[in-house]
Amino acid sequence: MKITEVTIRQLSMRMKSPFTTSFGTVQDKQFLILEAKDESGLSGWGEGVAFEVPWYTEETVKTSWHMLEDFLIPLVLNKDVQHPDEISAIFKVIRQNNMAKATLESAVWDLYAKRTEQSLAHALGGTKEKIEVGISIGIQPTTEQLLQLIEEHVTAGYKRMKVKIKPDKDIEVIRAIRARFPEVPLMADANSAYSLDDIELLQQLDEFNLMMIEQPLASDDIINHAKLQKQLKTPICLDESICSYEDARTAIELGSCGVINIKFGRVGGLTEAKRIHDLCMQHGIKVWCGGMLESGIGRAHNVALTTLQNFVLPGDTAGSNHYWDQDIISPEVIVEDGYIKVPEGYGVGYEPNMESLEQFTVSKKVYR
Ligand SMILES: O=C(O)CCC(=O)C1=CC=C[C@@H](O)[C@@H]1C(=O)O
Ligand SMILES: [Mg+2]
Repeated sequence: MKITEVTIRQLSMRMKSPFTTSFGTVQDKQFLILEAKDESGLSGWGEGVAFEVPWYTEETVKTSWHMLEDFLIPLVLNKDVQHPDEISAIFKVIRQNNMAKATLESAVWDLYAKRTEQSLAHALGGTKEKIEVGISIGIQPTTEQLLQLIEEHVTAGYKRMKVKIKPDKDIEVIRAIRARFPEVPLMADANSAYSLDDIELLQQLDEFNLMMIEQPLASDDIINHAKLQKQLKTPICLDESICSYEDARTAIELGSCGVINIKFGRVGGLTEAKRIHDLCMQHGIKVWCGGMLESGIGRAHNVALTTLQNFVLPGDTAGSNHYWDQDIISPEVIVEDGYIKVPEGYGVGYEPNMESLEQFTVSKKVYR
């Protein structure tokens, strides 16, 4: 397989509603879509998940485009590649910049699956024909508005609710949710808003039967997560702390978490995501597929990844219609009663909608 042409598009898409976390709010989402073409003209597609602002990791849309243009595309263009696993090996000479790497690597995975006439799910070793999904709800102006959204999503059939917490918007919010929804599968994502000084406060969350508390402490604080986990009944789930197989191995060895949220963009691509999935399976650590407010291209890759056996917990892959009035794939990703049917077509199994793709494109460059 030889990638003979790469096209990077920057898209601007307005989300149906703003998404607020302890770091800020996004509604006009800027992101990259990458198309990798082989010598036969077949295309594989990937999505860049870096935000415009470096609050989730150090990467941004601009750093991703720079890394792809100046380093990553030149390492792959017109090179003979037998299997997409080779891409992450080729990229080892470049430090970090995982989201930029995953943008190109995932497109090569999609292209490889199309060339070998199989679904991406099958190429990754996935076995499921449908996947269970949950939904992630950003911070709401009032608790009542949050409860109304939870009601809507429970009625829509989503299999678990994820809410954001931060100091002064934690215990009472979870208490109000439990008062209204005593049984709903529920988790809280803190996006590193706490420290070990908050142990007593975080222990209060143990009374609410949460599935997990996601990323309570700083992303580089795997040791203190191990100290905190020993003091909590509720499993800790790590997200921002796990950027590689080695991070996962360290967290598992130290007992820093009981669950890991895998986002292939955060760890540098689908090959590394598979390695982390397999390691977690060996050690009895459950995983689920996180989201980065993706359009349909990234969403499609997440569906394929979630077909792997140890993705045993519902992830954040909600339907296209939760985020967008018009997605850039057809068909769109549809959630029915909390399930997504895994497409059987080759590659990601969803076709780019070229009309809407061009409509949302704000800049574009072709590399040969
Ligand atoms: O894509 C989705 O719907 C999940 C969005 C989501 O919860 C997150 C996206 C990006 C950073 C965080 O705010 C949060 C997460 O940590 O998982
Ligand atoms: Mg998270």
